Amino acid sequence: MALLESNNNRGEVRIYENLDELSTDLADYIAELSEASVKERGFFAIALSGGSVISLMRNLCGAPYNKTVDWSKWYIFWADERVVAKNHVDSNYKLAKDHLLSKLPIVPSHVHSINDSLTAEEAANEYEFVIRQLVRTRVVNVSEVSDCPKFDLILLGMGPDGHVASLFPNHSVLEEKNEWVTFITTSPKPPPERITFTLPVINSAANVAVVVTGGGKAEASRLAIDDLGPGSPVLPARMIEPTVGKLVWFLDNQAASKLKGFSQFSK
Ligand SMILES: O=C(O)[C@H](O)[C@@H](O)[C@H](O)[C@H](O)COP(=O)(O)O
Repeated sequence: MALLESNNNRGEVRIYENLDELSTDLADYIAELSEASVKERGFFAIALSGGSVISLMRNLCGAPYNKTVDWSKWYIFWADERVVAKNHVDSNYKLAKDHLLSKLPIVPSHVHSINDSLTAEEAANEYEFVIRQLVRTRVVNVSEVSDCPKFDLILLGMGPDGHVASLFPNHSVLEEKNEWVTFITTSPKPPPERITFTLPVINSAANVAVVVTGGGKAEASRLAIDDLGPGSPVLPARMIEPTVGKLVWFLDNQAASKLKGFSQFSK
């Protein structure tokens, strides 16, 4: 793994030779945050996304984490979810359940998925209500600087267009300032109906990790991380700027290949 110098407040940029190396370090990173959070406040509230990030978390299912992580303190949420039945192949809940949650001793009542019998709007409202209850009891921490929950970790993937969660380029949800969870019905990436955390919630997290792999995302990674000239498009991924939290990028060689300084690192 190499750390790329970043002097523009775009967080820590970790670059890996291959996916195995990335998965190993990602599991370590998550386990360390879990330990620190459980020690400090007794809970670990983590929000997942859909896509490849879930399979890249696979090492958490084996040694040493099966023994060292206090899974009973984990509370699982989704930073975004597709509004489909929970057993549908497009469901982010199903993806996480099949590849991760079913292999970990997480308390079933700590898994907070959306109500799949509602419309997108209703599901977003209800999901926000659920989070508000858990903020009240401090299972989810509360931000000291905004009227938002402070998740211990929000894990995101990024699309080739620079979207994160279900925040797509040029969509009005990028402007949302008041809601914690909102909905869209016109996602350019199918399926069209989704709920998503808003930017204020993502930027209130204690930790945000963005996991990006593959050459098809090299240009979006550059636009999300590097210093840019005037007139460059502002991708949703570039709008991740945790107010007090820490941002870490997990990139493989290919996704990092267009970053300034990458050629120096790859020699
Ligand atoms: O449900 C979703 O579609 C997402 O949460 C989305 O934001 C995803 O994380 C990215 O599109 C990256 O997906 P890949 O890593 O599979 O490209």
